[in-house]
Amino acid sequence: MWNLARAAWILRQSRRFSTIPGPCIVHKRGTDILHDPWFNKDTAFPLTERDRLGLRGLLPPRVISFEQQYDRFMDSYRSLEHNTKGEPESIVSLAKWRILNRLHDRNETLYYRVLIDNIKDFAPIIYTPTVGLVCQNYGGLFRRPRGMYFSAKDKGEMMSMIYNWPSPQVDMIVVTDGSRILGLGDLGVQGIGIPIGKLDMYVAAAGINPQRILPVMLDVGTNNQKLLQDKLYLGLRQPRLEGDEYLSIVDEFMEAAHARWPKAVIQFEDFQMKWAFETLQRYRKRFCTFNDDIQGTAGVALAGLFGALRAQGRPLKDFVKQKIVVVGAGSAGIGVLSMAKQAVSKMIGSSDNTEANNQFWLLDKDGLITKERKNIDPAAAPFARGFGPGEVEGLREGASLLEVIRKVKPHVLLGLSGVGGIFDEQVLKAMQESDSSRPAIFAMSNPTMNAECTAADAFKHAGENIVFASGSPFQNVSLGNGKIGYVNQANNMYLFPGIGLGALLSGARLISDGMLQAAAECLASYITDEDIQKGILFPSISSIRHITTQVGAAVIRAAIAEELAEGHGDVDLKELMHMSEEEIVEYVSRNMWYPIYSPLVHEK
Ligand SMILES: NC(=O)C1=CN([C@@H]2O[C@H](COP(=O)(O)OP(=O)(O)OC[C@H]3O[C@@H](n4cnc5c(N)ncnc54)[C@H](O)[C@@H]3O)[C@@H](O)[C@H]2O)C=CC1
Ligand SMILES: CC(=O)C(=O)O
Ligand SMILES: [Mg+2]
Repeated sequence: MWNLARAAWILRQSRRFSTIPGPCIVHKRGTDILHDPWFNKDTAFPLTERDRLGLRGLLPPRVISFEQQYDRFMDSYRSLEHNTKGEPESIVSLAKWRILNRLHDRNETLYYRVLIDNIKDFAPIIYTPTVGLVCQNYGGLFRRPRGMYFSAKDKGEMMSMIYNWPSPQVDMIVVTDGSRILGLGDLGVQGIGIPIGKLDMYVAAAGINPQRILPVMLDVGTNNQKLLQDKLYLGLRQPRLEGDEYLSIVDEFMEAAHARWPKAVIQFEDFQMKWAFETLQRYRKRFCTFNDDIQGTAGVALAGLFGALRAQGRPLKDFVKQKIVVVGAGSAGIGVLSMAKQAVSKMIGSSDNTEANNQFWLLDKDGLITKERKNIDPAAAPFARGFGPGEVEGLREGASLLEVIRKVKPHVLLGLSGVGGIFDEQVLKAMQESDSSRPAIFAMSNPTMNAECTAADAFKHAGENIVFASGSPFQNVSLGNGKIGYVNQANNMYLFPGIGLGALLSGARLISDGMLQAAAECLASYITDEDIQKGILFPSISSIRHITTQVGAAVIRAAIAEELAEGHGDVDLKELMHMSEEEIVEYVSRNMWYPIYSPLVHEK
């Protein structure tokens, strides 16, 4: 019986996921198709299709293959690189972003193929750090809109506006209010670049069909005076809404999106801390949603912390003894500590908060956070240090980072402050006195200029035996005598695509802590001992699709185990529950979209 069921399953899978591209229905003809990047193939339209779709005569007669188009684009990209050698980095990066963006606006299939194949080179352009520069210069760079914009002026209209989006199906939404874009602060409507970049990563890493992604900007105003006075600023010229007025806009958007696409996963991105926590609590039980800065970052950092422990040659249970100093008590820093605390509680089998917090020190712009802190943020309060027995002596409220490092001698120094260079020479040198044989320094703030230190400085001042990770990419550091200081990119891009994909394909009603933990553990176990010994904590971004497949499968398994899964498409819960671990991995990878030209069939 089991074998029969299995055979039927395999047969259905092979039908469902045939590798021959199925036809794609298109409701337009002629130039409308050429101007639609979802369907456009440029010079690659075969002659038969040109006839069928009214394209004959609208293109030069010779048909060029996909591979030729690909090579042509890569040639122009390489010549751009060559021709801009020696120019300032920001000029070169923006030129690269422009050429990629132009391709995106013309032909998405080709764009996503070059992105997937060259993700290591292109991620720093479409994602951090260049995406930060793009957001800062959005007014000047704007040519074509991408995604949807819901502003405070649209109150009461969103339920109908959502139907203006041309795609009948949306699987993945990334939404921001632009209030904390990377470490660059309030960029108002210009923050739309972040959902766009994150969703490009979803397509590249998780294989979400680009016709089913939706970047969203909630424009509730900006408190950035410079932007309010900027002639080119494209957002509402008003201060940010606050309180209930603000929440009513987010509520309305959430209801509208859910009404049209009840199964879509909604990722919150780059909201200032107060709204990041508030919206997470408000929506996480009602919608399939997560906050990437709080939860995705936490998972990646935890995986990195486990890796740092392995690099010291210590077993996982010793995690409870790792002394961790976190600089930055915002959504990301507190998210990391909350997840680390959960991990410690699980290991010591205790729900006693004090015990689980014992190894953490948290600093913000006013220094070490202790129980003496006046007007302490409720989110930071659980991590405030006391002064009783068992505490490191001589540490006062507001102690500086240097004082904390010198007294605590932490195993890990982790920055999520958004302040570039805050791990200065003195701080890094103080890490040489760490109690760890292999101290970890994570400068996780983005973009590059906001990193707490550079990779070169970390290895130079803290010593060659450190393990290092940064949020934006740095080159590996040559330490002389052929030795390399490996640079890891501790960025939530390693997890959010798998979290979103796993949630989507499980059909989970919501995204639980268990699903997020499963994602983090999967990433942590991905790296081999051999790599860990070298100081490599995260896999190369070149294998991001493979990583995302594994993470997505881990998330699905957790959703099934927690009875949150409901199935996806024509795979119902029963079928999901009968899948083996391998079959779940197979299910994930077969559901990933891959850019190839599908035959287009016109339908009125
Ligand atoms: N690598 C990654 O995957 C991620 C990196 N980040 C980065 O983390 C940074 C912070 O993000 P959020 O926590 O959301 O921002 P946030 O604005 O909520 O928090 C920033 C925190 O840093 C503190 N801070 C500011 N100046 C400081 C100083 N001189 N010394 C110590 N602390 C200081 C603030 O008091 C605040 O607690 C950003 O640069 C962001 O790009 C955020 C999410 C993911
Ligand atoms: C990576 C990311 O999500 C951030 O810097 O906000
Ligand atoms: Mg973010």
